[in-house]
Amino acid sequence: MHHDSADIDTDKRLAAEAAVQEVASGMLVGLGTGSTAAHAIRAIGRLGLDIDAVATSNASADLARSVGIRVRDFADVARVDLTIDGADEIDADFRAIKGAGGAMLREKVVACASRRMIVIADASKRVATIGAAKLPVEVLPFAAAYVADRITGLVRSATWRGEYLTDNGNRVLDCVAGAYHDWEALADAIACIPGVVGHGLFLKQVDAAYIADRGVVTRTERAGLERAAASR
Ligand SMILES: O=C(CO)[C@H](O)[C@H](O)COP(=O)(O)O
Repeated sequence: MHHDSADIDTDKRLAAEAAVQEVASGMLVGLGTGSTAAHAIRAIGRLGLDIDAVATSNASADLARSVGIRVRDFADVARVDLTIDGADEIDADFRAIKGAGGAMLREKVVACASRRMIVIADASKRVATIGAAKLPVEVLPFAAAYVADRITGLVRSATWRGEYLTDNGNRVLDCVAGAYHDWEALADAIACIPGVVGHGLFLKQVDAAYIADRGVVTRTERAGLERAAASR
């Protein structure tokens, strides 16, 4: 059956609306970045709860404030209760690739600071094994040529995202890893190149996923629990 972009956007919204049911008054909530996370931010705004939030991008901070959410400066925050964010790919072992929107470094920091991190997505993001999506690496501009040369030995391809700069003022190398056998080793090898400030491999941070497939949202937990959370 034909599944067009309007249906995909509906699925993004349904996954977001199911996940925000976990938000409760008094929480400090981490807000993700991208079109799916934007649905969650608008849905949290509609809940009208008494919460504080931190944002993973300037765009998400602006959107959150525009829907009435109190946004704190993450520089003053050490721990977050719950973060809800999108992903470019997620597999059955809760490994994810993030960063098509360029926010992967702040997303990683906020995810690591969070007691619980939920990925929300339409079913096109669910994959048997990660690696086909662009794996973005955030690079200190000073180290651009050096990092590109080192990364080339680790991945199939690495292409600069044009003149694009992240919210942190850094450049992005979009890499293709392909079917990799040891993601932990790749993540470590990328992270320890001097001049790399972040990358979009999220191997341990995701606790749960809400995935919407043609109107049906399924929640899966890293612990293995699964149930249908909502339906259209
Ligand atoms: O990691 C991200 C931004 O850095 C996004 O969460 C990811 O790219 C998914 O975006 P979308 O919900 O628009 O498909």
